[in-house]
Amino acid sequence: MNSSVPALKLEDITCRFAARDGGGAYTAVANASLSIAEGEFVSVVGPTGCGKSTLLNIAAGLLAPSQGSVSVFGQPLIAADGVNRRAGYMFQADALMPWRTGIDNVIAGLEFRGVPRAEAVGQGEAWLRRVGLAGFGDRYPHQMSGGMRKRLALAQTLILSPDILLMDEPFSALDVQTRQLMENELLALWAEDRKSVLFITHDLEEAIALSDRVVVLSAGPATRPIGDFKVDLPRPRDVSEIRMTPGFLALHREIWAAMKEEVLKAYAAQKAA
Ligand SMILES: Nc1ncnc2c1ncn2[C@@H]1O[C@H](COP(=O)(O)OP(=O)(O)OP(=O)(O)O)[C@@H](O)[C@H]1O
Repeated sequence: MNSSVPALKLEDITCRFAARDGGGAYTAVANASLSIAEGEFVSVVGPTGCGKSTLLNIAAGLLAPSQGSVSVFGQPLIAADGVNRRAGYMFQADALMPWRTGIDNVIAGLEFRGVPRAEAVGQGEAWLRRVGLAGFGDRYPHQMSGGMRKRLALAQTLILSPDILLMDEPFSALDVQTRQLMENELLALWAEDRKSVLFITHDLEEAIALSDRVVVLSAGPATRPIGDFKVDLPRPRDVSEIRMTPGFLALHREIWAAMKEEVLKAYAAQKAA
């Protein structure tokens, strides 16, 4: 594979939505470009409602941009042709099926692909072990804690070996301690085979702790990247410890300076609405 070809490239993306009040179109994203190298972990941060999920949905092929193009390992992604098949997804709300046990949730994607059940279960058990859920395969999602369900969702996504991981605030519903545990687990799994990751969050600390690069979006409407920061902190990282280091704090100060005005703008617009 040619490593100079980005895993994911969004070029000059504009996305307009029909206004909800029946008025003119709302331009959520305007002329936004973003590129993720093979094996790179990139977080996109921005104020509430700025268009983070919109960009991720465009990268996933779930939403067609009004203008601009997306390419995946150099191949154009045409949203009308379906989802980005090189990518796996994790959203804020997990996509677990409540009527399936843990193991049956983990292997659902393999079964849809036609992998024989015995083989799928073998792989599924291995993934349950990797995410710390060995022995919990016969439990249903409602019998698991929030953190366990997130682990299950991670296994469900990673078992399909996607080349790109698209994650939209996957841990935001968790309490702080569980969240940090999950962030560390994600980093440990990522370090094993270095997928390309696009991670959406409104939490700057989470973004810096996890990523190789943090991209800051402007407040909407017409959101676009206004800053691109390399995170040169050593790996492996412990997300709760790295937050105390001088390098982290300096980066946080620098990125927050770029973000603060946009967050205040978004807050003022929300109050006025
Ligand atoms: N289908 C749609 N129709 C109309 N407007 C939409 C649609 N989807 C998103 N929007 C608007 O586009 C803007 C960007 O939304 P988006 O969900 O991408 O933001 P976000 O940064 O992910 O938000 P949050 O921080 O709250 O998760 C918002 O103003 C939203 O109301």
